[in-house]
Amino acid sequence: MPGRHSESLVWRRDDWRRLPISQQPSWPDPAALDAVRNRLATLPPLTSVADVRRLEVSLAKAAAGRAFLLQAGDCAEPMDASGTAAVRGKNRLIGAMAEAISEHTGLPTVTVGRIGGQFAKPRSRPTETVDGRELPAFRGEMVNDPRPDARLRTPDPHRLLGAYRAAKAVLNELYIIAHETAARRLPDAWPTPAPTAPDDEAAPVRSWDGSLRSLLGGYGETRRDPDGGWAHTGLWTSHEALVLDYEEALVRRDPQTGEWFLLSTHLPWIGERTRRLDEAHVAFHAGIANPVGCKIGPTTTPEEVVRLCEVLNPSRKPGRLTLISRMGADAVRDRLPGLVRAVRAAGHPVVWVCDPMHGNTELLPDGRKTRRVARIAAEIRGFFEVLRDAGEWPGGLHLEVADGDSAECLGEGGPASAEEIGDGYRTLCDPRLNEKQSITIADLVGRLLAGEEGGFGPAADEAVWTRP
Ligand SMILES: O=C[C@H](O)[C@H](O)COP(=O)(O)O
Ligand SMILES: C=C(OP(=O)(O)O)C(=O)O
Ligand SMILES: [Mn+2]
Repeated sequence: MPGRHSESLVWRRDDWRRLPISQQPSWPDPAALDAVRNRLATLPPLTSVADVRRLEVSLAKAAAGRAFLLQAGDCAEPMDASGTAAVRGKNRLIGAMAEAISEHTGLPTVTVGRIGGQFAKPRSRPTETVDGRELPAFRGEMVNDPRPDARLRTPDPHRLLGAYRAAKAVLNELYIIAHETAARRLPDAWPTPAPTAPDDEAAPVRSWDGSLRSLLGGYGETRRDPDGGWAHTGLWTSHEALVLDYEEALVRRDPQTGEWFLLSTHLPWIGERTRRLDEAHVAFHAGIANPVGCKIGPTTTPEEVVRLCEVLNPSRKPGRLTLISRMGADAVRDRLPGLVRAVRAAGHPVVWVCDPMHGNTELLPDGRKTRRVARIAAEIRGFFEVLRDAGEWPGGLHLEVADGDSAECLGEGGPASAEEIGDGYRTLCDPRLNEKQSITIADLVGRLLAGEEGGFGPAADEAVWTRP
């Protein structure tokens, strides 16, 4: 397989087209798809090489135990104006969680949203049944419409351009928030920028110019305030790089070095359903120079995880590879230790991240999905124990969260049972922790990292987590 440092083979951004691929939409009109791909390839990149490299430096700190990664946001991000309107709330919630974690650890928390492109979903089944009718499954707003209507569920390639525009609006919003954050710190020196006009598709995303960069310093990490507390600075973006027709069009070359960067996002990741070594997604991510994530679920073998490390990070660069364990609360203590030992024995530097959401999904009687905070906490505890026993730093946490009082996950600040969910169930795909639940989990993680009471101690605090 072509890797980015292979001597005999040169990686090309369309190499993936010759390989088996999973979870792609069946686009009904190939000519329309080609026109959209060609258009996307002419549009300005959404992120910059300099920023992608800055995030990799932060992730290298997380790999080395000098920082902690918090990656969080929607399961499926909406592409309409509600997505842009939600950016502030997400920034505030993830920022509050990051500050809480840093207060415990005394270390910077690297802050990454599932944001600005999290528009495509892999699914367990190609169809779903709604009111007795079988429909194509919702695959994210980049692909089709969530409303239960067969026509709207047909994949539409024009949605790829909608995804680009929506991502740009989100990035512009993050830029304005960063300006405002700087203005609050330096009120005399820092004017707030005028709002952007995001509907001009061909306009570049607002640039993070040199002066903003130097004033913000460690953007995307919590920073120590003069009073000794920790302050959030802003979010980097990440998404599952799933629909490769979209992603390929946003691969751009760094003129300085000749490296290829995926400039649809800062941190792309490979999902659990598309991480096979001989398939398209791994080959695609092997060739881009961004830091990349890869989900690993309970069927992953030690041999597979070491091969993933070799293919995705052949030069063993710290910060390049983040492994996101999503085993489930019952499997994590059994499945993860062998993988951690194998990666350690092979000498690969990775950021070990816990996703306690995707292995703990349950179906409610009405067919909707939920997750119990108690199970989420149990997987986090298992993950920390495994990493501690292996002598490795638990480098991060990957969550699905929503600010406010949504009612999608059960217990600890949310509905105690399915009957109490009411109209607070709003997610487009998987159930997210609400604001209270998110802060509770951030606090738990901070205590575990700090080895405080309720942390690593034996049988420390099962009582804190009462099952609903
Ligand atoms: O978010 C992840 C996946 O898209 C999701 O968990 C799959 O869910 P499904 O089993 O309902 O298809
Ligand atoms: C699809 C997702 O997860 P996984 O690939 O781990 O199932 C997700 O993160 O929404
Ligand atoms: Mn999900």
